[in-house]
Amino acid sequence: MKKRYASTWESLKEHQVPQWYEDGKFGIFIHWGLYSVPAFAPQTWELGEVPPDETWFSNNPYAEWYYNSIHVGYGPSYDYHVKKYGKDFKYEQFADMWKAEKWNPAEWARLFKKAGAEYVVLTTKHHDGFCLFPSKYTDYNASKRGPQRDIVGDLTDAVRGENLRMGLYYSGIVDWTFADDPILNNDDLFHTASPTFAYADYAYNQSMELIDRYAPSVFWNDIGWPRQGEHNLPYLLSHYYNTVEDGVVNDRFNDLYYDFTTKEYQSGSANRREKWEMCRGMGLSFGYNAMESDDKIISIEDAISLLVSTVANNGNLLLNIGPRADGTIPEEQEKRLLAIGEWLGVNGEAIYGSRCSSRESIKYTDQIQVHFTERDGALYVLIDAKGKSQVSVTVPGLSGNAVPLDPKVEADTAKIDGGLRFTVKNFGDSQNVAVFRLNRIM
Ligand SMILES: C[C@@H]1N[C@H](CNC(=O)c2cc3ccccc3o2)[C@@H](O)[C@H](O)[C@@H]1O
Repeated sequence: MKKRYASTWESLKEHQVPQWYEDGKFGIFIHWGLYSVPAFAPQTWELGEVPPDETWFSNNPYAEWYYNSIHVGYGPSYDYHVKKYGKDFKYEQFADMWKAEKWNPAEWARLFKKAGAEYVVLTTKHHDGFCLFPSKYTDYNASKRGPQRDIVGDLTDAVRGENLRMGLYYSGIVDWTFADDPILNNDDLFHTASPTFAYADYAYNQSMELIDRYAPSVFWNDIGWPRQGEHNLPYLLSHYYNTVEDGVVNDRFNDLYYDFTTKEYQSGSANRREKWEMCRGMGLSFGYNAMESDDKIISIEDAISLLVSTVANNGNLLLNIGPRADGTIPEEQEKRLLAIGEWLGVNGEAIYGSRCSSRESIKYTDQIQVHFTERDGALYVLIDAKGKSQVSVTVPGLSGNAVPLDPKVEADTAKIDGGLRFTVKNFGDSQNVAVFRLNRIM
């Protein structure tokens, strides 16, 4: 019997995080849009490394913030824009330059499947207000301009064709086609952005449009929700759950309600007793930054470490790709996705469908950490030895027969000092994380 949600906070709070989201663990975030045409941002900091003040916003590493970065009227993006396009070139002109001429959504979906992702989240409207779907509420959209197609619909079909879940990102409170005073600090971001009732209705109507057209498995709102529209949220979210029973929403609705909390780069905190999700770009940006070179994007080792440490602490990893304007995925990003997929192909048993263990992760050194997951009565020990070819660690309070999941891992285990000593001599195909299964939970 399908549960019906009433449009009340009490009814919404009965919603449980669905098993697919608990089990899925790994998603692909996609930031694609007009900002992918200029594809420029200075390579400065990770979010959370420096305070979100004028220095951050006028040297914003997020290439998808290009509109705001040129509107502050100074800084690296402004200088780049004037030099490359000229002072009078309007951001909106990118709408007729974005062709996506080499885009093959089925190819993207096959890559995400090979990467071992269980879900995908695509930007439908980012802060610049340009919509990647045929919205009834604006012609500033990809079916009328640029690509002249329903990007959201075409990718949704391809992703579902690979039996992956499709999620949709929506920029709820910031839309620079409604309010585009330059944003130079977080107050501007959360309070003065898009302050009208008209915009609140627009955001509500477009969100309803997205739910009714695509029935997304994730409704991923960003930054916040228009204050003037907070009273509409119980209607919107109950409609969402009544349309997509096993749908999930994040915690960026002014902290009024969530299925899972979020972190972004170094910003935000996670509580392992609740479901949470870590999101980040491959480099410092979500949108494609043509200036970004291979050395500036996350290493394969660090990506696998991030996935393992996130999952072991009750999180999902939503790792972003920033495709080029033509629809191709930069090789250095594809390489990371395929390497993660290979690692999951060998060690996924300890990840998919697992639950976080009562055993907390152990940090021996910055390079050497041991994480734990549990599944079907087995305990998994995930030894992360970044940059090492061999490692020996004793895990206290463990006993039993530890079997490496990767047959190419060469390792010994021995009972010692009330614990189990693992000596890994060869990490086989498992990059920097060797995974062992213990068939009884101690
Ligand atoms: C996925 C990225 N989100 C950026 C906005 N970030 C946030 O609103 C934010 C970041 C964050 C960190 C911890 C808890 C809540 C949080 O909200 C947004 O400005 C970027 O362009 C990109 O779309």
